[in-house]
Amino acid sequence: MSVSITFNNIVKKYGDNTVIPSLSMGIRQGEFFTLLGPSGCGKTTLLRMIAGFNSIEGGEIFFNDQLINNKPPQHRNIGMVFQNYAVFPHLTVEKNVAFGLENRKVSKQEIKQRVDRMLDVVQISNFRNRLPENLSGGQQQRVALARAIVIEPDVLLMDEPLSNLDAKLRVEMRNAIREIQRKVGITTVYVTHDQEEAMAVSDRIAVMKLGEIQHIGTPQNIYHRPANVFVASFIGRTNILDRTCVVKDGKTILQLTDHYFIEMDNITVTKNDNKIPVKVSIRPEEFMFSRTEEGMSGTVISNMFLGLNTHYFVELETGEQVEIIQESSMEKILEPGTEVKLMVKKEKINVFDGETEKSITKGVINDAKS
Ligand SMILES: Nc1ncnc2c1ncn2[C@@H]1O[C@H](COP(=O)(O)OP(=O)(O)OP(=O)(O)O)[C@@H](O)[C@H]1O
Repeated sequence: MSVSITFNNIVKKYGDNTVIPSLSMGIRQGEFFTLLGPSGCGKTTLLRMIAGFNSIEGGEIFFNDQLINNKPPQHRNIGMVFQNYAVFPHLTVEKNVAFGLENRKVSKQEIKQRVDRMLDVVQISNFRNRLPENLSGGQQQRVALARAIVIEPDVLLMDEPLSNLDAKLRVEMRNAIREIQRKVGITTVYVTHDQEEAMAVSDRIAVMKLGEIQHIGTPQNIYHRPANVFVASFIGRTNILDRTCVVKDGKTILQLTDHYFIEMDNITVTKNDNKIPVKVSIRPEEFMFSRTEEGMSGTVISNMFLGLNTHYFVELETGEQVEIIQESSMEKILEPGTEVKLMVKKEKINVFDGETEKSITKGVINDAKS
């Protein structure tokens, strides 16, 4: 039975060092939920608290409506997969997968049925009699996954399970993991620092920084309407520019350069002063090269043709450099030194308060509890 997980004001300290000051969030039953953030932000710490391997210095963790703070790890019915596979080297694939069931004193006949089914689900039936040393990294990770899921855990925890695999296999395995999770429907908490991987597999992502949740949302919410400048910069690539919004006659005008203004009807301005410092995030793919005189003036600094896309760096009239990604076409690539005009649609721009760096753009969906 898959469960929901609720954190209420969770605190984690290592000695005097508080690494999670107070964290509240809810993970839904059956959901693929990813903890994403830079090294040291507390992802593994949080996962270990769910598993019961870390003490909890404050707050409460619930599985459904059951408080589990003091429940020992072995009674939490959790499946785990780590980056170093942790399969038993001396046991065959089949024996590895059967291990947890044998420990639970499941009948021989049932073990056979469940192991067979699981080997099918993760597509390693053909290797059932092999020892792990005769499997590739991806195949070993499938064994680890099968072994974690076969016990029918309430929660599946995965900590950077793909980081030991090469790039191609990582993509293949992340698709497999997603598919298998959908099939079995176990509440899954996944830890990664790879934002692309997080977007590929997750129902929702929690972006963390220094033990605090910055934004919880679907990959699309987080990418298109990030809650703050940190989230905008951490997920995907973006250009952050310091700018000013001018509020005049009930209209809010974003001044992108001295000559290029955009009237923004999708931002919320609470201050009364008529000039507001803001930070603006524009993703590289959202710039358009204008064919008219309208737009921000700039000069191409460099180009790089990458097949599907072409990357440019352009120096704006303000002296700032922006990164631009265009879908490649048969047209000639713009050479360094070319004068260009850049435009961007207002709905593609995210605007943040200049001081707090929190979004003031309408349409931010953030399930983080404050
Ligand atoms: N056993 C420990 N004793 C003391 N400090 C610890 C311990 N484990 C982790 N920390 C500290 O807690 C903070 C969070 O660490 P954690 O491993 O949870 O981060 P993470 O986001 O998983 O990082 P990474 O992506 O590098 O694995 C870090 O500052 C780390 O140094």
